[in-house]
Amino acid sequence: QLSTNYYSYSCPNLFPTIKHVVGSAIAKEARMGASLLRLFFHDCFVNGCDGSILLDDTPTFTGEKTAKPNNNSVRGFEVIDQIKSAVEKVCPGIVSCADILAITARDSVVKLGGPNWDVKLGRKDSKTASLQDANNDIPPPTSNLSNLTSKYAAKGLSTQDMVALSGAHTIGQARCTNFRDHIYNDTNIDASFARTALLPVCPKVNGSGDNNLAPLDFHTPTTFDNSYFKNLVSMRGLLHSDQELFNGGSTDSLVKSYSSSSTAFFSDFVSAMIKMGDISPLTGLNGEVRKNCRRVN
Ligand code: HEM
Ligand SMILES: [Ca+2]
Ligand SMILES: [Ca+2]
Repeated sequence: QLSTNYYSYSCPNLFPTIKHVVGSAIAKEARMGASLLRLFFHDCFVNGCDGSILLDDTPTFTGEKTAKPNNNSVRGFEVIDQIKSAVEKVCPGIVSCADILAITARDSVVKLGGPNWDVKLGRKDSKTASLQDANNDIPPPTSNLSNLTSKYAAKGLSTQDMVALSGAHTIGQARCTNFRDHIYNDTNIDASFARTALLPVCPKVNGSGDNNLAPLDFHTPTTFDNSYFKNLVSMRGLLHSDQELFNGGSTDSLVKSYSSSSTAFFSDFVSAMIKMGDISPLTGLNGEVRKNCRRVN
């Protein structure tokens, strides 16, 4: 249904237009690449890749921005606005916000040193959003391996897709509130790493320092590489859910192979990103092309 050449005639300058804005946003703040990649994930897992995450709350409409996994956490909406207005200038009314998220995610990965791929396009934007589905369908960092596997299976994604996609945690930051339990209460963490790198930024007491940040990949936080998997093998995952992928279970062998081959990781990551981008898109006469990504037309 989706195709890589969807806008070839209707918006020939689409790719350079987006790449330019993504490039300057990341030049300003490297972390933004991570934030933009995550936006695509949080969109696709909630009623498919339909731009639902971009809709602002209004007095009469509750969107997904205040869902538990998103609230005070997802970021990059201003960059999406900048991209949308740049795109509207070159081809007004043509390109959906859902497709902008897909291209932006790819461009972010490439800019930070990761693999390139052709993005399938032709999604339309939703006229709705679901706070409840955002709360239920996006896996929390407290998940164990079987919770994670089933949340991905519910979206048609395999365990291999899940492990490869988790490699996105090779970039970006997490808040103390999301890794406190792991660093204080779990035993499957390198103790000296926890003591020197994490305990100082994340106080034990709930409510203190909740928003303090630590890199998901302490080694190369702004490079898209396979270092995330090397961390897992050395018991230096930041989130409980990260270390679940290498904790004596069925995914250990895959984590090991990604840790020793960035080629294998990149290739499986690309396949999984394309599969994730295929999750229940609105196409044809379903949905709309929003004029402003924050509201329905
Ligand atoms: C496997 C299940 C996953 C869980 C449980 C999970 C959970 C989390 C959590 C808790 C954070 C930190 C949020 C905060 O503290 O504010 C985070 C950040 C992030 N996640 Fe995931 N995530 C998962 C999968 C993914 C996937 C599939 C992608 C993309 C393909 C992704 C991309 C990111 C990125 C790039 C960041 C850093 C964002 C930034 O710095 O702004 N995650 N994730
Ligand atoms: Ca969505
Ligand atoms: Ca990295």
